[in-house]
Amino acid sequence: MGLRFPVFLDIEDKSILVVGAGYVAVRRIRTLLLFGADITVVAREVSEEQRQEMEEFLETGKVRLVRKCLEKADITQNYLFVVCAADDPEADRMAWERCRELDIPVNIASDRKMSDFYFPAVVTGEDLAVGIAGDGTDHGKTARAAALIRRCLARSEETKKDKGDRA
Ligand SMILES: C[C@@]1(CC(=O)O)C2=NC(=C\c3[nH]c(c(CCC(=O)O)c3CC(=O)O)Cc3[nH]c(c(CC(=O)O)c3CCC(=O)O)/C=C3\N/C(=C\2)[C@@H](CCC(=O)O)[C@]3(C)CC(=O)O)/[C@H]1CCC(=O)O
Ligand SMILES: NC(=O)c1ccc[n+]([C@@H]2O[C@H](COP(=O)([O-])OP(=O)(O)OC[C@H]3O[C@@H](n4cnc5c(N)ncnc54)[C@H](O)[C@@H]3O)[C@@H](O)[C@H]2O)c1
Repeated sequence: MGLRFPVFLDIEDKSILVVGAGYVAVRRIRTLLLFGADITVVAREVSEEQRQEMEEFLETGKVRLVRKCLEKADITQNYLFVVCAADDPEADRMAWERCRELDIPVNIASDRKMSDFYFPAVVTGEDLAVGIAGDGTDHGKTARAAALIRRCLARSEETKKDKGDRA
């Protein structure tokens, strides 16, 4: 599988559906919120470890939680795209099929072949958004590249601040 073309979408105030409220879903909601999306979360449960962060998400007013098992009818034309991180092959299959029917791009966290788009590692800073994705085979490599870029941007911001302080 080859590399994919990075698209920088305007998702501010756009409706996005996230299925699941576990570790992966919450990490992705955190990223989507950086860009001002309106997020609906459909999840059977919110696990103990994710509960506090989910509460914080809800307080932003940009996230709505619907506690239920995913049903076909939950996925409507209203959504710009769908991210499914449910750890349930049945939910994955349902999300994928419904998105095909409606022609909505879908990302399935458990299966890159079912993903119309990859969810990138994202680094922000200095009025930049950097999105990183590999060919989908080495997620650790992508995470390490993101960490490296994060450090570079932080260093460059520190240098700027030092110069500003001295001026
Ligand atoms: C970038 C990042 C963004 C994010 O997730 O936010 C991301 N994966 C991250 C981490 C990570 N992923 C996995 C682990 C567990 C350990 C391991 O296996 O390494 C960890 C580590 C962790 O979770 O800490 C397992 C895994 N990942 C995928 C599959 C299914 C498959 O390969 O088919 C499986 C097996 C699941 C299973 O076995 O059930 C698929 C995808 N993961 C992608 C993105 C997309 C391509 C991007 C790319 O590869 O460049 C792609 C193709 C599709 C998609 O999901 O969009 C984030 C790092 C960012 C950061 O840390 O900053
Ligand atoms: N792409 C990646 O970066 C990556 C990394 C690690 C794991 N994964 C994969 O991502 C998926 C999620 O992993 P996790 O560790 O966050 O799992 P998790 O078990 O912590 O969370 C799953 C969430 O989905 C909800 N859920 C389960 N079935 C549902 C259904 N039918 N309808 C609605 N909600 C449902 C659960 O209640 C829970 O909130 C798994 O398939 C895992 O293999 C992907």
